[in-house]
Amino acid sequence: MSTGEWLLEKRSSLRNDSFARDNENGAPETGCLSIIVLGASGDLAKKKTFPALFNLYRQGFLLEHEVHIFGYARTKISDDDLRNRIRGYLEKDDSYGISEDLLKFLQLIKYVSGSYDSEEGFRLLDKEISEHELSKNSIEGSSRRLFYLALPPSVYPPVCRMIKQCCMNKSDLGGWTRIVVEKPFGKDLESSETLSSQIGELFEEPQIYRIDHYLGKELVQNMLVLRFANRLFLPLWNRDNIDNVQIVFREDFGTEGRGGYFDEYGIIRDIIQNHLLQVLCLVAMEKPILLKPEHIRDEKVKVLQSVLPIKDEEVVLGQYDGYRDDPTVPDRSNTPTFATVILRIHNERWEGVPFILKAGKALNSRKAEIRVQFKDVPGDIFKCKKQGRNEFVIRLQPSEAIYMKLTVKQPGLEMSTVQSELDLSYGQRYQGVAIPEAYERLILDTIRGDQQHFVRRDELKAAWEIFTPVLHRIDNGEMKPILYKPGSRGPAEADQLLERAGYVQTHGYIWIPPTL
Ligand SMILES: NC(=O)C1=CN([C@@H]2O[C@H](COP(=O)(O)OP(=O)(O)OC[C@H]3O[C@@H](n4cnc5c(N)ncnc54)[C@H](OP(=O)(O)O)[C@@H]3O)[C@@H](O)[C@H]2O)C=CC1
Ligand SMILES: O=C1O[C@H](COP(=O)(O)O)[C@@H](O)[C@H](O)[C@H]1O
Repeated sequence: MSTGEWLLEKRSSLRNDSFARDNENGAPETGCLSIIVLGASGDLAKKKTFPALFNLYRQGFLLEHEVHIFGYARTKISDDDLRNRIRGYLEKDDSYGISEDLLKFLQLIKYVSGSYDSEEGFRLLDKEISEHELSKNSIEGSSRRLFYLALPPSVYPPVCRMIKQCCMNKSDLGGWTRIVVEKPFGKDLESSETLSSQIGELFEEPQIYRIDHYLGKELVQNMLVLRFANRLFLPLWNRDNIDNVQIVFREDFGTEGRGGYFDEYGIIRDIIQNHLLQVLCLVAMEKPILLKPEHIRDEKVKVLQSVLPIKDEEVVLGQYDGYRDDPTVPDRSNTPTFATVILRIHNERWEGVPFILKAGKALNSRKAEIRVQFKDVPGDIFKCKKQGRNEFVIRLQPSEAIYMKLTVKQPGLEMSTVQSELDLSYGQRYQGVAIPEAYERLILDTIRGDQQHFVRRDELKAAWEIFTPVLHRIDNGEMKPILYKPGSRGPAEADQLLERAGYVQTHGYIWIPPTL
Protein backbone atom coordinates (compact mmCIF):
# COMPACT_ATOMS: atom_id res chain seq x y z
CA MET A 1 0.00 0.00 0.00
CA SER A 2 1.49 3.36 -0.92
CA THR A 3 1.70 6.11 1.68
CA GLY A 4 -1.57 7.86 2.40
CA GLU A 5 -3.57 5.31 0.47
CA TRP A 6 -6.27 3.44 2.35
CA LEU A 7 -8.15 0.54 0.92
CA LEU A 8 -11.83 -0.11 1.36
CA GLU A 9 -12.27 -3.74 2.30
CA LYS A 10 -14.85 -5.94 0.64
CA ARG A 11 -16.43 -8.35 3.10
CA SER A 12 -14.02 -7.44 5.81
CA SER A 13 -12.25 -10.40 7.28
CA LEU A 14 -9.56 -8.42 9.06
CA ARG A 15 -10.95 -8.00 12.50
CA ASN A 16 -9.09 -7.59 15.71
CA ASP A 17 -9.64 -10.74 17.76
CA SER A 18 -10.60 -8.72 20.78
CA PHE A 19 -13.68 -7.48 18.90
CA ALA A 20 -15.14 -10.92 19.39
CA ARG A 21 -18.66 -11.30 18.17
CA ASP A 22 -21.05 -12.82 20.57
CA ASN A 23 -22.54 -15.40 18.31
CA GLU A 24 -21.94 -18.13 20.81
CA ASN A 25 -25.16 -19.96 20.10
CA GLY A 26 -23.68 -20.99 16.78
CA ALA A 27 -26.38 -19.24 14.75
CA PRO A 28 -25.39 -19.20 11.10
CA GLU A 29 -24.10 -16.05 9.45
CA THR A 30 -24.55 -17.41 5.95
CA GLY A 31 -27.36 -19.09 4.07
CA CYS A 32 -30.77 -17.99 2.96
CA LEU A 33 -31.62 -14.60 4.43
CA SER A 34 -34.96 -12.76 4.36
CA ILE A 35 -35.02 -9.15 5.49
CA ILE A 36 -38.51 -7.90 6.15
CA VAL A 37 -39.02 -4.15 6.47
CA LEU A 38 -42.31 -3.55 8.26
CA GLY A 39 -43.58 -0.03 7.67
CA ALA A 40 -41.94 -0.08 4.23
CA SER A 41 -44.14 2.77 3.04
CA GLY A 42 -42.78 5.11 5.71
CA ASP A 43 -40.18 7.80 6.18
CA LEU A 44 -37.49 5.83 7.99
CA ALA A 45 -37.70 2.93 5.57
CA LYS A 46 -37.10 5.07 2.49
CA LYS A 47 -34.55 7.42 4.04
CA LYS A 48 -32.49 5.03 6.13
CA THR A 49 -33.40 1.34 6.02
CA PHE A 50 -33.47 0.68 2.29
CA PRO A 51 -30.43 2.90 1.55
CA ALA A 52 -28.49 1.03 4.26
CA LEU A 53 -29.50 -2.32 2.76
CA PHE A 54 -28.46 -1.12 -0.68
CA ASN A 55 -25.06 -0.03 0.60
CA LEU A 56 -24.55 -3.40 2.25
CA TYR A 57 -25.58 -5.10 -0.97
CA ARG A 58 -23.20 -3.18 -3.19
CA GLN A 59 -20.31 -3.77 -0.82
CA GLY A 60 -20.91 -7.49 -0.97
CA PHE A 61 -22.34 -7.97 2.52
CA LEU A 62 -25.73 -9.06 1.20
CA LEU A 63 -25.35 -11.74 -1.42
CA GLU A 64 -27.74 -12.00 -4.31
CA HIS A 65 -27.98 -15.77 -4.09
CA GLU A 66 -28.83 -15.65 -0.37
CA VAL A 67 -30.93 -12.60 0.29
CA HIS A 68 -34.42 -11.40 -0.44
CA ILE A 69 -35.99 -8.22 0.91
CA PHE A 70 -39.67 -7.88 1.73
CA GLY A 71 -41.49 -4.62 2.32
CA TYR A 72 -44.66 -4.85 4.38
CA ALA A 73 -47.22 -2.14 5.21
CA ARG A 74 -50.93 -1.40 4.97
CA THR A 75 -50.67 0.90 1.94
CA LYS A 76 -51.78 -0.89 -1.18
CA ILE A 77 -48.96 -0.58 -3.66
CA SER A 78 -47.20 -2.93 -6.05
CA ASP A 79 -43.60 -4.15 -5.94
CA ASP A 80 -42.72 -1.58 -8.58
CA ASP A 81 -44.46 1.23 -6.70
CA LEU A 82 -42.29 0.53 -3.67
CA ARG A 83 -39.17 0.29 -5.82
CA ASN A 84 -39.97 3.64 -7.43
CA ARG A 85 -40.64 5.25 -4.05
CA ILE A 86 -37.27 4.32 -2.64
CA ARG A 87 -35.19 4.54 -5.80
CA GLY A 88 -34.44 8.27 -5.46
CA TYR A 89 -33.04 7.71 -1.97
CA LEU A 90 -30.73 4.98 -3.20
CA GLU A 91 -29.44 6.90 -6.18
CA LYS A 92 -28.74 9.99 -4.09
CA ASP A 93 -25.23 8.88 -3.21
CA ASP A 94 -23.60 8.10 -6.51
CA SER A 95 -20.06 7.70 -5.14
CA TYR A 96 -20.11 4.08 -6.25
CA GLY A 97 -21.74 5.08 -9.52
CA ILE A 98 -23.01 1.59 -10.44
CA SER A 99 -26.60 1.78 -11.54
CA GLU A 100 -26.57 -1.86 -12.62
CA ASP A 101 -26.19 -2.73 -8.96
CA LEU A 102 -29.19 -0.59 -8.19
CA LEU A 103 -31.37 -2.38 -10.71
CA LYS A 104 -30.31 -5.76 -9.39
CA PHE A 105 -30.92 -4.65 -5.83
CA LEU A 106 -34.40 -3.38 -6.61
CA GLN A 107 -35.27 -6.75 -8.12
CA LEU A 108 -34.56 -8.35 -4.73
CA ILE A 109 -37.42 -6.40 -3.20
CA LYS A 110 -40.97 -7.67 -2.97
CA TYR A 111 -43.88 -5.87 -1.38
CA VAL A 112 -46.68 -7.43 0.66
CA SER A 113 -49.62 -5.41 1.86
CA GLY A 114 -51.49 -6.21 5.04
CA SER A 115 -52.58 -4.91 8.38
CA TYR A 116 -50.48 -5.00 11.53
CA ASP A 117 -52.91 -6.84 13.74
CA SER A 118 -54.52 -9.58 11.73
CA GLU A 119 -53.15 -12.92 10.65
CA GLU A 120 -54.16 -12.64 7.01
CA GLY A 121 -51.37 -10.32 5.92
CA PHE A 122 -48.74 -12.04 7.98
CA ARG A 123 -49.74 -15.48 6.65
CA LEU A 124 -49.30 -14.08 3.15
CA LEU A 125 -45.95 -12.62 4.15
CA ASP A 126 -44.87 -15.95 5.58
CA LYS A 127 -45.89 -17.68 2.35
CA GLU A 128 -43.74 -15.28 0.33
CA ILE A 129 -40.78 -15.74 2.64
CA SER A 130 -41.15 -19.52 2.55
CA GLU A 131 -41.30 -19.49 -1.25
CA HIS A 132 -38.09 -17.50 -1.34
CA GLU A 133 -36.46 -19.94 1.06
CA LEU A 134 -37.64 -22.87 -1.00
CA SER A 135 -36.29 -21.30 -4.17
CA LYS A 136 -32.90 -21.13 -2.49
CA ASN A 137 -33.16 -24.80 -1.53
CA SER A 138 -33.05 -23.86 2.10
CA ILE A 139 -34.10 -26.65 4.44
CA GLU A 140 -37.14 -25.55 6.44
CA GLY A 141 -36.06 -23.92 9.67
CA SER A 142 -32.45 -23.42 8.65
CA SER A 143 -32.78 -19.97 7.15
CA ARG A 144 -32.46 -16.48 8.62
CA ARG A 145 -35.36 -14.09 9.07
CA LEU A 146 -34.74 -10.50 10.09
CA PHE A 147 -37.79 -8.35 10.85
CA TYR A 148 -37.08 -4.62 10.90
CA LEU A 149 -39.90 -2.67 12.58
CA ALA A 150 -39.76 0.73 10.86
CA LEU A 151 -43.07 1.50 12.54
CA PRO A 152 -44.55 3.66 15.27
CA PRO A 153 -43.99 1.88 18.61
CA SER A 154 -47.75 1.75 19.20
CA VAL A 155 -47.95 -1.16 16.76
CA TYR A 156 -44.93 -3.10 18.06
CA PRO A 157 -47.00 -5.41 20.29
CA PRO A 158 -49.50 -6.60 17.64
CA VAL A 159 -46.77 -6.84 15.01
CA CYS A 160 -44.54 -8.92 17.30
CA ARG A 161 -47.49 -11.17 18.12
CA MET A 162 -48.21 -11.67 14.43
CA ILE A 163 -44.58 -12.45 13.64
CA LYS A 164 -44.52 -14.97 16.47
CA GLN A 165 -47.81 -16.54 15.37
CA CYS A 166 -47.27 -16.60 11.63
CA CYS A 167 -43.73 -15.91 10.50
CA MET A 168 -41.17 -17.70 12.64
CA ASN A 169 -38.75 -20.27 11.32
CA LYS A 170 -40.74 -23.46 11.15
CA SER A 171 -38.37 -25.63 13.12
CA ASP A 172 -35.18 -25.21 15.00
CA LEU A 173 -32.71 -26.32 12.41
CA GLY A 174 -30.08 -23.73 13.13
CA GLY A 175 -31.83 -20.78 11.48
CA TRP A 176 -32.91 -17.72 13.39
CA THR A 177 -35.62 -15.08 13.67
CA ARG A 178 -34.61 -11.65 14.93
CA ILE A 179 -36.47 -8.41 15.32
CA VAL A 180 -35.12 -4.89 15.18
CA VAL A 181 -37.09 -2.19 17.01
CA GLU A 182 -36.65 1.54 16.70
CA LYS A 183 -36.77 4.21 19.33
CA PRO A 184 -38.71 5.78 21.01
CA PHE A 185 -39.18 2.62 22.98
CA GLY A 186 -41.96 3.80 25.28
CA LYS A 187 -42.67 7.26 26.66
CA ASP A 188 -41.58 6.76 30.23
CA LEU A 189 -40.44 4.04 32.59
CA GLU A 190 -43.85 2.44 32.94
CA SER A 191 -44.81 2.38 29.27
CA SER A 192 -41.35 1.19 28.29
CA GLU A 193 -41.49 -1.64 30.80
CA THR A 194 -44.93 -2.63 29.58
CA LEU A 195 -43.66 -2.70 26.00
CA SER A 196 -40.58 -4.66 27.05
CA SER A 197 -42.73 -7.22 28.83
CA GLN A 198 -45.08 -7.59 25.89
CA ILE A 199 -42.21 -8.18 23.49
CA GLY A 200 -40.25 -10.16 26.07
CA GLU A 201 -43.08 -12.68 26.32
CA LEU A 202 -42.73 -13.39 22.62
CA PHE A 203 -39.00 -13.16 21.98
CA GLU A 204 -35.85 -13.94 23.92
CA GLU A 205 -33.51 -11.02 24.63
CA PRO A 206 -30.87 -12.30 22.12
CA GLN A 207 -33.52 -12.07 19.39
CA ILE A 208 -34.34 -8.42 20.12
CA TYR A 209 -32.21 -5.64 18.67
CA ARG A 210 -33.16 -2.23 20.10
CA ILE A 211 -31.53 0.12 17.68
CA ASP A 212 -30.08 3.49 18.63
CA HIS A 213 -28.44 4.71 15.47
CA TYR A 214 -25.98 6.92 17.37
CA LEU A 215 -24.28 3.71 18.46
CA GLY A 216 -23.53 3.05 14.81
CA LYS A 217 -21.73 6.34 14.20
CA GLU A 218 -18.03 6.01 13.47
CA LEU A 219 -16.78 8.25 16.22
CA VAL A 220 -19.19 6.88 18.79
CA GLN A 221 -17.81 3.43 18.01
CA ASN A 222 -14.34 4.89 18.36
CA MET A 223 -14.94 5.92 21.97
CA LEU A 224 -13.95 2.61 23.51
CA VAL A 225 -10.81 2.42 21.40
CA LEU A 226 -9.81 5.98 22.25
CA ARG A 227 -10.38 5.51 25.92
CA PHE A 228 -9.01 2.06 26.48
CA ALA A 229 -6.34 1.65 23.80
CA ASN A 230 -4.43 4.84 24.59
CA ARG A 231 -2.21 5.01 27.63
CA LEU A 232 -2.37 8.78 27.35
CA PHE A 233 -5.97 8.99 28.47
CA LEU A 234 -6.07 6.32 31.15
CA PRO A 235 -4.71 8.42 34.03
CA LEU A 236 -6.48 11.61 32.92
CA TRP A 237 -10.01 10.30 32.52
CA ASN A 238 -11.45 11.12 35.93
CA ARG A 239 -12.63 13.79 38.35
CA ASP A 240 -9.05 14.76 39.26
CA ASN A 241 -8.40 16.12 35.77
CA ILE A 242 -11.70 16.63 34.01
CA ASP A 243 -13.81 19.61 34.97
CA ASN A 244 -16.91 18.98 32.88
CA VAL A 245 -18.16 17.01 29.90
CA GLN A 246 -20.59 18.26 27.29
CA ILE A 247 -22.46 16.03 24.88
CA VAL A 248 -24.19 18.19 22.33
CA PHE A 249 -26.65 17.67 19.50
CA ARG A 250 -27.73 20.61 17.37
CA GLU A 251 -29.88 20.73 14.28
CA ASP A 252 -30.29 23.80 12.13
CA PHE A 253 -33.79 22.82 11.06
CA GLY A 254 -37.05 22.39 12.91
CA THR A 255 -39.43 19.48 13.13
CA GLU A 256 -40.29 19.80 9.43
CA GLY A 257 -43.27 17.62 8.71
CA ARG A 258 -42.71 15.48 11.80
CA GLY A 259 -44.36 17.95 14.18
CA GLY A 260 -47.19 15.57 15.05
CA TYR A 261 -44.80 12.81 16.07
CA PHE A 262 -42.39 15.18 17.75
CA ASP A 263 -44.98 16.93 19.86
CA GLU A 264 -45.88 13.66 21.56
CA TYR A 265 -42.26 13.06 22.51
CA GLY A 266 -40.18 16.25 22.68
CA ILE A 267 -36.43 16.66 22.52
CA ILE A 268 -35.61 14.72 25.70
CA ARG A 269 -37.34 11.56 24.48
CA ASP A 270 -36.28 12.11 20.87
CA ILE A 271 -32.56 12.71 21.42
CA ILE A 272 -31.35 12.99 25.01
CA GLN A 273 -32.81 9.91 26.75
CA ASN A 274 -31.43 7.68 24.01
CA HIS A 275 -28.74 9.05 21.67
CA LEU A 276 -26.93 11.39 24.06
CA LEU A 277 -27.30 9.10 27.06
CA GLN A 278 -25.79 6.21 25.10
CA VAL A 279 -22.84 8.43 24.23
CA LEU A 280 -22.52 9.42 27.89
CA CYS A 281 -22.29 5.74 28.84
CA LEU A 282 -19.36 5.22 26.51
CA VAL A 283 -17.59 8.31 27.83
CA ALA A 284 -18.13 7.45 31.48
CA MET A 285 -18.16 3.65 31.79
CA GLU A 286 -15.40 1.58 33.32
CA LYS A 287 -13.27 -0.69 31.18
CA PRO A 288 -15.19 -3.89 30.34
CA ILE A 289 -13.54 -7.20 31.15
CA LEU A 290 -13.55 -8.09 27.46
CA LEU A 291 -15.02 -6.56 24.33
CA LYS A 292 -18.00 -8.87 24.48
CA PRO A 293 -21.46 -7.31 24.11
CA GLU A 294 -22.59 -8.41 27.56
CA HIS A 295 -19.46 -7.12 29.28
CA ILE A 296 -19.80 -3.75 27.58
CA ARG A 297 -23.49 -3.49 28.32
CA ASP A 298 -22.94 -4.50 31.94
CA GLU A 299 -20.62 -1.50 32.33
CA LYS A 300 -23.07 0.85 30.63
CA VAL A 301 -25.83 -0.22 32.99
CA LYS A 302 -23.60 0.48 36.00
CA VAL A 303 -23.04 4.06 34.82
CA LEU A 304 -26.74 4.62 34.26
CA GLN A 305 -27.58 3.24 37.66
CA SER A 306 -25.07 5.64 39.23
CA VAL A 307 -26.74 8.75 37.82
CA LEU A 308 -28.29 10.90 40.55
CA PRO A 309 -31.83 12.31 40.27
CA ILE A 310 -31.91 15.37 38.00
CA LYS A 311 -32.37 18.68 39.80
CA ASP A 312 -34.93 21.13 38.38
CA GLU A 313 -32.41 23.95 38.58
CA GLU A 314 -30.07 21.95 36.34
CA VAL A 315 -32.55 21.81 33.46
CA VAL A 316 -33.26 24.49 30.88
CA LEU A 317 -36.00 23.86 28.35
CA GLY A 318 -36.71 25.78 25.17
CA GLN A 319 -39.20 25.87 22.33
CA TYR A 320 -38.41 27.66 19.10
CA ASP A 321 -40.62 30.45 17.97
CA GLY A 322 -42.79 29.14 15.13
CA TYR A 323 -42.86 25.52 16.31
CA ARG A 324 -46.59 25.76 17.04
CA ASP A 325 -47.30 27.07 13.52
CA ASP A 326 -47.19 23.46 12.34
CA PRO A 327 -50.87 22.47 11.97
CA THR A 328 -50.13 19.08 13.57
CA VAL A 329 -48.79 20.76 16.73
CA PRO A 330 -51.34 21.92 19.35
CA ASP A 331 -51.53 25.70 19.76
CA ARG A 332 -50.68 25.49 23.44
CA SER A 333 -47.99 22.82 23.17
CA ASN A 334 -45.59 22.66 26.12
CA THR A 335 -43.20 20.36 24.27
CA PRO A 336 -39.53 21.34 24.42
CA THR A 337 -37.58 21.45 21.17
CA PHE A 338 -34.45 22.32 23.13
CA ALA A 339 -33.08 21.09 26.44
CA THR A 340 -29.92 21.31 28.48
CA VAL A 341 -29.82 18.80 31.31
CA ILE A 342 -26.99 18.18 33.74
CA LEU A 343 -26.42 14.62 34.87
CA ARG A 344 -24.23 13.78 37.84
CA ILE A 345 -22.67 10.39 38.25
CA HIS A 346 -22.23 9.23 41.79
CA ASN A 347 -19.13 7.07 41.64
CA GLU A 348 -15.44 7.21 42.44
CA ARG A 349 -14.40 8.33 38.97
CA TRP A 350 -16.95 11.05 38.32
CA GLU A 351 -18.20 12.50 41.61
CA GLY A 352 -18.55 16.26 41.10
CA VAL A 353 -18.11 16.28 37.31
CA PRO A 354 -21.18 17.63 35.50
CA PHE A 355 -22.18 15.81 32.34
CA ILE A 356 -24.03 18.44 30.36
CA LEU A 357 -26.39 17.00 27.76
CA LYS A 358 -27.68 19.55 25.30
CA ALA A 359 -29.95 19.05 22.30
CA GLY A 360 -31.94 21.40 20.18
CA LYS A 361 -33.80 21.81 16.92
CA ALA A 362 -33.85 24.94 14.76
CA LEU A 363 -30.55 26.20 16.14
CA ASN A 364 -27.73 28.06 14.43
CA SER A 365 -25.79 24.99 13.27
CA ARG A 366 -25.94 21.23 12.73
CA LYS A 367 -23.43 19.49 14.90
CA ALA A 368 -23.00 16.63 17.33
CA GLU A 369 -19.96 16.48 19.56
CA ILE A 370 -18.46 15.37 22.85
CA ARG A 371 -16.42 18.08 24.57
CA VAL A 372 -14.30 17.06 27.53
CA GLN A 373 -12.97 20.11 29.34
CA PHE A 374 -9.99 19.70 31.64
CA LYS A 375 -9.35 21.59 34.84
CA ASP A 376 -7.04 24.60 35.04
CA VAL A 377 -3.30 24.00 35.34
CA PRO A 378 -2.27 24.10 39.00
CA GLY A 379 0.55 26.57 39.74
CA ASP A 380 0.01 28.20 36.35
CA ILE A 381 3.12 30.21 35.34
CA PHE A 382 2.04 30.88 31.75
CA LYS A 383 -1.35 32.38 32.47
CA CYS A 384 -2.82 29.38 30.63
CA LYS A 385 -6.14 30.12 32.25
CA LYS A 386 -6.39 33.27 30.20
CA GLN A 387 -5.80 31.33 26.99
CA GLY A 388 -8.45 28.78 27.79
CA ARG A 389 -8.53 25.28 29.14
CA ASN A 390 -7.43 22.06 27.50
CA GLU A 391 -10.30 20.42 25.74
CA PHE A 392 -10.60 17.09 24.05
CA VAL A 393 -13.29 17.22 21.40
CA ILE A 394 -14.82 14.35 19.46
CA ARG A 395 -16.91 15.69 16.65
CA LEU A 396 -19.41 13.04 15.62
CA GLN A 397 -20.81 15.05 12.72
CA PRO A 398 -20.52 16.75 10.34
CA SER A 399 -16.88 16.33 9.27
CA GLU A 400 -15.80 13.70 11.79
CA ALA A 401 -12.80 14.85 13.78
CA ILE A 402 -10.97 14.38 17.03
CA TYR A 403 -9.00 17.35 18.28
CA MET A 404 -7.29 18.48 21.42
CA LYS A 405 -7.06 22.12 22.39
CA LEU A 406 -3.64 22.85 23.82
CA THR A 407 -1.72 25.89 24.94
CA VAL A 408 1.52 26.20 22.95
CA LYS A 409 4.23 28.78 22.48
CA GLN A 410 3.24 31.33 19.89
CA PRO A 411 5.73 30.74 17.06
CA GLY A 412 8.18 33.63 16.92
CA LEU A 413 10.76 35.46 18.96
CA GLU A 414 8.52 36.30 21.87
CA MET A 415 7.86 33.87 24.70
CA SER A 416 4.13 34.15 24.52
CA THR A 417 1.48 31.47 24.53
CA VAL A 418 -1.51 30.79 22.34
CA GLN A 419 -4.19 28.17 22.10
CA SER A 420 -3.88 25.72 19.24
CA GLU A 421 -4.89 22.16 18.51
CA LEU A 422 -3.74 18.65 17.73
CA ASP A 423 -6.11 17.72 14.99
CA LEU A 424 -7.23 14.40 13.58
CA SER A 425 -9.72 15.41 10.93
CA TYR A 426 -10.99 12.30 9.24
CA GLY A 427 -11.56 13.89 5.82
CA GLN A 428 -7.89 14.75 5.69
CA ARG A 429 -6.38 11.76 7.44
CA TYR A 430 -8.48 9.06 5.77
CA GLN A 431 -8.81 10.41 2.28
CA GLY A 432 -10.88 8.21 -0.01
CA VAL A 433 -12.33 6.18 2.85
CA ALA A 434 -16.10 6.11 2.85
CA ILE A 435 -17.34 6.15 6.42
CA PRO A 436 -20.31 3.79 6.65
CA GLU A 437 -23.72 5.11 7.59
CA ALA A 438 -24.78 4.21 11.11
CA TYR A 439 -27.75 2.16 9.91
CA GLU A 440 -25.58 0.22 7.50
CA ARG A 441 -23.26 -0.88 10.25
CA LEU A 442 -26.03 -1.71 12.69
CA ILE A 443 -28.08 -3.74 10.23
CA LEU A 444 -24.96 -5.73 9.43
CA ASP A 445 -24.52 -6.36 13.16
CA THR A 446 -28.07 -7.70 13.41
CA ILE A 447 -27.34 -10.16 10.61
CA ARG A 448 -24.10 -11.18 12.28
CA GLY A 449 -25.77 -11.55 15.65
CA ASP A 450 -23.64 -8.91 17.36
CA GLN A 451 -25.60 -7.06 20.05
CA GLN A 452 -22.73 -4.91 21.27
CA HIS A 453 -24.14 -1.75 19.72
CA PHE A 454 -27.75 -2.35 20.72
CA VAL A 455 -29.57 -1.40 23.87
CA ARG A 456 -30.26 -4.15 26.39
CA ARG A 457 -33.53 -4.23 28.32
CA ASP A 458 -32.01 -3.30 31.70
CA GLU A 459 -30.07 -0.47 30.03
CA LEU A 460 -33.27 0.92 28.62
CA LYS A 461 -34.98 0.66 31.98
CA ALA A 462 -32.14 2.50 33.71
CA ALA A 463 -32.25 5.20 31.02
CA TRP A 464 -35.97 5.79 31.57
CA GLU A 465 -35.49 5.82 35.33
CA ILE A 466 -33.21 8.84 34.95
CA PHE A 467 -35.56 10.93 32.84
CA THR A 468 -39.08 9.87 33.81
CA PRO A 469 -39.53 12.29 36.76
CA VAL A 470 -38.49 15.31 34.67
CA LEU A 471 -40.58 14.17 31.73
CA HIS A 472 -43.66 13.81 33.89
CA ARG A 473 -43.15 17.30 35.24
CA ILE A 474 -42.94 18.66 31.72
CA ASP A 475 -45.98 16.65 30.60
CA ASN A 476 -47.94 18.06 33.56
CA GLY A 477 -46.95 21.59 32.62
CA GLU A 478 -44.90 22.05 35.82
CA MET A 479 -41.80 22.88 33.80
CA LYS A 480 -42.12 25.26 30.88
CA PRO A 481 -39.91 25.79 27.84
CA ILE A 482 -38.45 29.24 27.18
CA LEU A 483 -39.11 30.65 23.72
CA TYR A 484 -36.02 31.01 21.52
CA LYS A 485 -35.43 32.39 18.08
CA PRO A 486 -34.97 29.82 15.32
CA GLY A 487 -31.39 30.03 14.07
CA SER A 488 -30.07 31.06 17.49
CA ARG A 489 -28.01 29.20 20.12
CA GLY A 490 -31.18 28.43 22.05
CA PRO A 491 -32.25 30.15 25.28
CA ALA A 492 -29.56 32.33 26.90
CA GLU A 493 -30.43 30.60 30.18
CA ALA A 494 -28.79 27.43 28.83
CA ASP A 495 -25.44 29.20 28.45
CA GLN A 496 -25.82 30.59 31.96
CA LEU A 497 -26.43 27.08 33.28
CA LEU A 498 -23.30 25.88 31.48
CA GLU A 499 -21.28 28.60 33.13
CA ARG A 500 -22.70 27.78 36.54
CA ALA A 501 -21.77 24.14 35.97
CA GLY A 502 -18.15 25.22 35.51
CA TYR A 503 -17.72 25.30 31.75
CA VAL A 504 -15.26 27.99 30.70
CA GLN A 505 -15.62 29.18 27.17
CA THR A 506 -12.45 30.13 25.32
CA HIS A 507 -13.27 33.49 23.86
CA GLY A 508 -11.81 34.29 20.49
CA TYR A 509 -10.92 30.69 19.69
CA ILE A 510 -12.81 28.83 17.00
CA TRP A 511 -11.74 25.51 15.60
CA ILE A 512 -11.94 25.49 11.84
CA PRO A 513 -11.91 22.07 10.19
CA PRO A 514 -8.94 21.94 7.83
CA THR A 515 -9.74 21.73 4.15
CA LEU A 516 -7.80 19.67 1.68
N1 LIG B 1 -38.03 8.97 10.30
C1 LIG B 1 -36.89 9.08 10.93
O1 LIG B 1 -35.98 9.81 10.54
C2 LIG B 1 -36.65 8.29 12.19
C3 LIG B 1 -37.61 7.43 12.69
N2 LIG B 1 -37.36 6.68 13.80
C4 LIG B 1 -38.36 5.74 14.32
O2 LIG B 1 -38.64 4.76 13.33
C5 LIG B 1 -39.98 4.37 13.39
C6 LIG B 1 -40.65 4.64 12.05
O3 LIG B 1 -40.54 6.02 11.77
P1 LIG B 1 -41.13 6.70 10.44
O4 LIG B 1 -40.81 5.88 9.27
O5 LIG B 1 -40.72 8.10 10.49
O6 LIG B 1 -42.68 6.63 10.73
P2 LIG B 1 -43.90 6.83 9.73
O7 LIG B 1 -44.86 7.72 10.40
O8 LIG B 1 -43.47 7.17 8.35
O9 LIG B 1 -44.55 5.37 9.79
C7 LIG B 1 -44.04 4.24 9.07
C8 LIG B 1 -45.21 3.46 8.49
O10 LIG B 1 -45.99 2.95 9.56
C9 LIG B 1 -47.36 2.98 9.21
N3 LIG B 1 -48.05 3.78 10.23
C10 LIG B 1 -47.93 5.09 10.49
N4 LIG B 1 -48.70 5.47 11.52
C11 LIG B 1 -49.35 4.37 11.93
C12 LIG B 1 -50.29 4.09 12.95
N5 LIG B 1 -50.71 5.03 13.77
N6 LIG B 1 -50.71 2.83 13.09
C13 LIG B 1 -50.28 1.86 12.28
N7 LIG B 1 -49.39 2.07 11.28
C14 LIG B 1 -48.92 3.30 11.11
C15 LIG B 1 -47.46 3.63 7.86
O11 LIG B 1 -47.55 2.61 6.90
P3 LIG B 1 -48.94 2.08 6.31
O12 LIG B 1 -50.00 3.09 6.60
O13 LIG B 1 -48.67 1.89 4.85
O14 LIG B 1 -49.15 0.79 7.02
C16 LIG B 1 -46.13 4.32 7.68
O15 LIG B 1 -45.73 4.37 6.33
C17 LIG B 1 -40.59 5.16 14.54
O16 LIG B 1 -40.52 4.39 15.68
C18 LIG B 1 -39.70 6.38 14.62
O17 LIG B 1 -39.70 6.97 15.87
C19 LIG B 1 -36.16 6.73 14.43
C20 LIG B 1 -35.16 7.57 13.99
C21 LIG B 1 -35.34 8.44 12.86
O1 LIG C 1 -33.41 9.86 15.99
C1 LIG C 1 -33.42 10.96 15.50
O2 LIG C 1 -32.30 11.42 14.93
C2 LIG C 1 -32.32 12.46 13.97
C3 LIG C 1 -30.89 12.95 13.85
O3 LIG C 1 -30.06 11.92 13.40
P1 LIG C 1 -28.64 12.29 12.77
O4 LIG C 1 -28.03 10.96 12.54
O5 LIG C 1 -28.93 13.06 11.52
O6 LIG C 1 -27.93 13.11 13.77
C4 LIG C 1 -33.25 13.57 14.40
O7 LIG C 1 -33.39 14.49 13.34
C5 LIG C 1 -34.61 12.99 14.72
O8 LIG C 1 -35.45 14.00 15.26
C6 LIG C 1 -34.52 11.89 15.73
O9 LIG C 1 -35.77 11.21 15.81
